[in-house]
Amino acid sequence: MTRLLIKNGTVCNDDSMFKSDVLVEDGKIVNIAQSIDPPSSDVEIVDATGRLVIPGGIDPHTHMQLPFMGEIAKDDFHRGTEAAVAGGTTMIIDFVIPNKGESLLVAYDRWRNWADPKVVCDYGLSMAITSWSPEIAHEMELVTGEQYGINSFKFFLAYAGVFMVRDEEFYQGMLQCAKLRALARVHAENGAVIKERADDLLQQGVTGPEGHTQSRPEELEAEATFRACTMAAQANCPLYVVHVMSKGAAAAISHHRQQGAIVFGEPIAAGLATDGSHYYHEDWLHAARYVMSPPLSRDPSTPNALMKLLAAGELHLTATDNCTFDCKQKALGKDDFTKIPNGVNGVEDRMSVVWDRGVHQGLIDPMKFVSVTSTMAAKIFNCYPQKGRIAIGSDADIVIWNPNATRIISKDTHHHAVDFNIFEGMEVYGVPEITISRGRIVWADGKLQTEAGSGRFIKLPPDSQIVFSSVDRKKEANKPIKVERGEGKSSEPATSKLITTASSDSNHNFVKKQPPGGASSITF
Ligand SMILES: NC(=O)NCCC(=O)O
Ligand SMILES: [Zn+2]
Ligand SMILES: [Zn+2]
Repeated sequence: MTRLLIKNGTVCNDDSMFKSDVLVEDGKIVNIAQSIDPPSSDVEIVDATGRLVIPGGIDPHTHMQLPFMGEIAKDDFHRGTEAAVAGGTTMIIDFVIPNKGESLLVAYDRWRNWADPKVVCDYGLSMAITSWSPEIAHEMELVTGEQYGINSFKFFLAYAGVFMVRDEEFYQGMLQCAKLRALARVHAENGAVIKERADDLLQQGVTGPEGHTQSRPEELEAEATFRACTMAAQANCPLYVVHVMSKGAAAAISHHRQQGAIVFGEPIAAGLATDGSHYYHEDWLHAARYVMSPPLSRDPSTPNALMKLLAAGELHLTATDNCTFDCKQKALGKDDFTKIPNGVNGVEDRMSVVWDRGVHQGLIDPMKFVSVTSTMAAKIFNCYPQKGRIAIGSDADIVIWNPNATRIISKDTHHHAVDFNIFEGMEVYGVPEITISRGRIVWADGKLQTEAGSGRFIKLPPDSQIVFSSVDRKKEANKPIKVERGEGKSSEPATSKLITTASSDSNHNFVKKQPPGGASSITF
């Protein structure tokens, strides 16, 4: 039996902080108490004096070794998860992305075969829906079963001709998600308009990375986010917006939440710590390194604004969208920005970046930090409290976190498989000194102690409480209205059955008519 005793630390969960010792046996937390004596002589003691003892980070959005834009992302499941644990993340949720028309089951097997022998920490999978047919709907049902462990599906509203789905496909997909009690996730950008704009910019001679951001203005992210939220509400389907990069997209989410919609918003490390000014850098390669979609915001106040929205609960958890391409791969778009492989690093630096920009700046407290880096992901993806909590019975995915130490982020010291880092040179507060993955120390003293294939695949069951608990009541409240018009009934004109309410708009004291059960939320 492997045993670890963490002494003298401050346990920090999303809802409480307290000084305590923590005993780990065979990958699980078995005791939490003010003072625990070593239960045997073979127990390894970890001194956590002056440190926080936090649940390992969960990154719910990565793309390890993704085949994309003719290339394969450099961080594979081995290097990518090594980078993760070096940064204090002990679980990733990656995406199975089938080719258009491909069987979900075939794509699922491919991803499991890539990941299982390589991962050094636990992982789960989400699945993209890139085309629509009755077979795909059926396979969605299969993969949400116990055998496969998928509980979320992602729809791309961008990447025309590659991953993008049409609105009606997205809507059908969300109806199926709602039926299966699986979470719909969306990459929200207006892919059709982006394509037009990109062609136009290229024709005008704008071929560099500055064309990438100009072809994808924030309005196109905001529009698609608003549309996705609107359609999800129509389908009575909870929605999770991945990589929220702009204030406009965040405002769309906030607006729909105020209407009672179930929407979650995920900013990423890149968007919380960098901005789109890099796209205008005079060194082509420098600019190309930051190419991702949606692009980093050109508004320099956006990173801080996104952090404030996390603090306010308007956005809910952080991820990275880790999808790394090296300089050689980025250079494939030298003459045409649409050919620069999209994606940036983040999985190693997210925890420090969020601590530094969030806790160290005084915007969030350590408990909120745990919430947005770990616990919310565990709750949304339905593996809580197995993951995302320091509690008896939980998996021993634990990080010994030094809140006062700093480190300088650099390509020379990172564990990614790429030759640059978008956070190069940033000095950040908050350092993961020891990372424990299911009871094994995998990172300590600045060194990895990992074993390929030692991570486990975590099956994620549907019907997460935090996602689905109000869905049935919403469905009941919005059930269709049928007007009985049987023979012999008096036939009053339909208009006389309208309910009349005073407008809430005090400037216009008019009366609006609403159909029974279907009041408009649009006011003028
Ligand atoms: N984000 C990005 O640019 N690359 C990865 C694929 C995606 O998530 O859109
Ligand atoms: Zn995306
Ligand atoms: Zn992504």
